[in-house]
Amino acid sequence: MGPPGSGKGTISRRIAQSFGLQYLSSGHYLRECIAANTEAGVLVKTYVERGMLVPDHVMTRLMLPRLEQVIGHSWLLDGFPRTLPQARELNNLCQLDMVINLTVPFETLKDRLSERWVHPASGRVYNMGFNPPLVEGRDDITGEPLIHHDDDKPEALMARLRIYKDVAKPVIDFYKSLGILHSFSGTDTDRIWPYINTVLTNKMDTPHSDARQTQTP
Ligand SMILES: Nc1nc2c(ncn2[C@@H]2O[C@H](COP(=O)(O)OP(=O)(O)O)[C@@H](O)[C@H]2O)c(=O)[nH]1
Ligand SMILES: Nc1ncnc2c1ncn2[C@@H]1O[C@H](COP(=O)(O)OP(=O)(O)O)[C@@H](O)[C@H]1O
Repeated sequence: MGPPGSGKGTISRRIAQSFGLQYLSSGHYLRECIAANTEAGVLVKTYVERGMLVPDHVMTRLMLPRLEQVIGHSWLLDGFPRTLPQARELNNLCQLDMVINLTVPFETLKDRLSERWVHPASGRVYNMGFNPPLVEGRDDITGEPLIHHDDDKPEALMARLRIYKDVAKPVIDFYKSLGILHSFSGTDTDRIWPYINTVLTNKMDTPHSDARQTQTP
């Protein structure tokens, strides 16, 4: 969990790499769906480009079959669920071990997203200050061009942040009530990361221990 720009993608990739988890990103699947230009893709595009949430039934139809494909593996979800109905649907399918919630100040989000560049095929993200590509405007691995998402432009960003505030609270409360929410606050991913790493390492060492509310100092 975390508002747009809070570092979900960046941190998810670190987690997936460090702990060998399958990584499933809702934003990536949505963009794939848009690029395929199917009927669903055309519908999804109207929401994403306005910074609005895609309807719950469309999201669950997109994400749940992908989760079923990785059952038996350990996995990490990024960007799903975002609403309480999505969280409930997911809970009907499987029991989560841990939910990570990132809290980052608004000014930081705005600055980061104005400089976010993405490689659409892989979902790799760059930032001109934080993790610039080796060659400006090009993906490090493939050399293909990077793009700036329409939904990162200031007008769409404001709408996305407003929506996030309204819909995230019940989801956060839901996971708090299940005792699996861990919150981390800060302005720098590199400073938040060691705390997340420690909590996950402890969790992996003691898979049956109770999850606790965790706050970065
Ligand atoms: N300056 C700065 N940029 C960061 C930091 N962490 C992530 N970013 C960049 O901020 C942007 C948003 O991060 P991302 O992981 O895509 O966030 P998400 O929208 O929550 O998935 C990307 O361009 C990242 O490269 C950080 O600590 N400092
Ligand atoms: N679980 C979801 N439910 C509804 N819409 C979603 C969901 N995940 C992603 N989206 C849509 O895709 C857009 C991009 O999502 P994402 O790539 O996760 O970026 P960010 O974290 O920057 O919002 C969102 O603004 C929203 O329109």
